[in-house]
Amino acid sequence: MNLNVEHLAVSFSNVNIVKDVSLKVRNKQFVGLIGPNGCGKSTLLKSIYKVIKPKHGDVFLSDLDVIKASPKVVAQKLGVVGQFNELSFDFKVREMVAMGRTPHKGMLETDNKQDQDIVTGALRKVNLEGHAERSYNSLSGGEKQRVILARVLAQQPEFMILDEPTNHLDIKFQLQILNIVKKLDIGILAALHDLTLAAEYCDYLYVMKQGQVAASGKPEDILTKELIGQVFDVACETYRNPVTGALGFAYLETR
Ligand SMILES: Nc1ncnc2c1ncn2[C@@H]1O[C@H](COP(=O)(O)OP(=O)(O)OP(=O)(O)O)[C@@H](O)[C@H]1O
Repeated sequence: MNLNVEHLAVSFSNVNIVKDVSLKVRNKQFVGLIGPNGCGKSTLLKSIYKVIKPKHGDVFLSDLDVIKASPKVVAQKLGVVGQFNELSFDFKVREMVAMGRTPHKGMLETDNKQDQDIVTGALRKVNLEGHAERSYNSLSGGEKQRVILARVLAQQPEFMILDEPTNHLDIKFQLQILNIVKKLDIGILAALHDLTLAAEYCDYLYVMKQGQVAASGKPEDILTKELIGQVFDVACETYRNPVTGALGFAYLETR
């Protein structure tokens, strides 16, 4: 499933936050969105996944017009791991993950054996089988983040948007989550702050600055010290990691 975003713009109280952004994610591509705090990444993602109504622009998931389609139809295709995962009401972990099945069910239809197996499988994938009966609100930030991913896995989406999915996670679970997502083999659009992880996992990157796309391309082509200096205002040198061969960043001093 492809994502096509055309000329998307979002304003709050007449302040333009996202300014005419166009981007594409081809089928099965892992595309990263990077940029400094406050540049509009979350706002852009929220306007793609229907939480914010854009001022103008189009969002298509293959042939599906996301802005016009009903939330339920969009949720059958699109999974979202957002940035803040607090709940006012408490649910058990298994109940939270089972909510991922909702878009696929009729109004009064209850979960069947297949749904329960999908939920168990999703919990297993994020190493939280042992927490199924725990209350969601009692979990650590990192555990909550993995429950949210499990819920999206149970949803079996054909496209996934992630906003800082590695927030709260220690390095083991950062790698685990990115590996799980990568292996899904579906289109992914993910806002990421860690440039090393973005370079390693993403096939393609969009770099945002002040609500606009400042650069786009393959990580090794665009993540230059000049671009990082311009966009993040940080002096750095790039290098090849001697052990992994991956692109690395040595941050020098803030200017
Ligand atoms: N509902 C809102 N009303 C007014 N301003 C908002 C609203 N939501 C976001 N903003 C502003 O829009 C700008 C972009 O915010 P956004 O959360 O999209 O940035 P971001 O790139 O995701 O930042 P971060 O990396 O810190 O998560 C910020 O200046 C923010 O204060």
